[in-house]
Amino acid sequence: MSSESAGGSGSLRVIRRRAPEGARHPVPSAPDDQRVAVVIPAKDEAERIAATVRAVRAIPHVDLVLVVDDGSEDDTQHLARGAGAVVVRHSHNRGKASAMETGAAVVAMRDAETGPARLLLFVDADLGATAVNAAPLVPPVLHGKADMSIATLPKQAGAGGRGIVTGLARRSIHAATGWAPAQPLSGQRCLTRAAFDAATPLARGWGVETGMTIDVLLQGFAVVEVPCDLRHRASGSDLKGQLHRAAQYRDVAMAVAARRFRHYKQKVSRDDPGEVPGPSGQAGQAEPPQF
Ligand SMILES: O=c1ccn([C@@H]2O[C@H](COP(=O)(O)OP(=O)(O)O[C@H]3O[C@H](CO)[C@@H](O)[C@H](O)[C@H]3O)[C@@H](O)[C@H]2O)c(=O)[nH]1
Ligand SMILES: O=C(O)[C@H](O)COP(=O)(O)O
Repeated sequence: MSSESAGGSGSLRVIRRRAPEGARHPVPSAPDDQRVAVVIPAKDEAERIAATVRAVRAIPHVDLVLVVDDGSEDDTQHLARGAGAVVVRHSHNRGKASAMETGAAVVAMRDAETGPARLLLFVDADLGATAVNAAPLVPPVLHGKADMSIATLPKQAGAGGRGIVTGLARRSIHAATGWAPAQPLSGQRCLTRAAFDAATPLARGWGVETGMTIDVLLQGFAVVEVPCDLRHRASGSDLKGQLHRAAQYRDVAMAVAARRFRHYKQKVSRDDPGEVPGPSGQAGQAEPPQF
């Protein structure tokens, strides 16, 4: 595990695990040509989606705003389209991670055949006008200082959590990678296509951010947390909020368990390469995860 300062991004700390042999990730060669697609997973977000779409359209380098309507029962899709987004829709609700996968797949279809794939900027639908403040996530990735940037948000009005889910996610990421993020659940993230692919298939539902951070770091990509002045609809301490946290806890735990199991299988294959050959015949070269 090492860290460096992200040039052009103040004193941000870039986290990079020692990369597995052969895993060197090239930086974009021509930042001026690099375009960014904003992907917004949205379930019943009629109240805020138009403001969010309008705000992200103002972020430099963004040439595509894609809303994935995840089976909403309200007017989310029409409001998003009216605000200038491209909209695709799940006919029924599949969860946030699935909406992100759909969004990334649609962006890939629209990427130019030649030239760099767009950077993916994932933004929640409930940020409203503050969504423009996700802009600082782009430069560290655009300039190759990091492969994934994650927003850290200021304290949110009305937030009623006790840090239980956040603590589970942070401890689990730390156990797997040696790095403890300040806000492990933050879904506002900018990634290169290569970093996104490293995290696919995504962990389900609310486990997506925890799984993504572990997967990306374990494959030698660099990550940075960037403070962004974003406001979202925080979960309160009422029954609805606590039920939501129970679902988040379940999904984070499942994402971590799946990665532990994968690590166990890789360890078995490393210990006995004759039995289960590694993918490239170079088993044992990667730094083993710690969990
Ligand atoms: O089935 C769903 C549920 C939600 N969403 C969208 O996902 C985003 C995040 O949902 P939200 O209800 O705002 O969740 P929070 O608990 O506020 O989310 C925090 O925690 C999540 C991880 O548990 C992260 O994904 C979020 O980025 C982070 O803000 C929003 O755009 C939703 O519309 C879907 O696309 N499908
Ligand atoms: O309210 C929150 O921040 C999330 O729902 C996570 O809950 P937590 O407070 O248990 O980490």
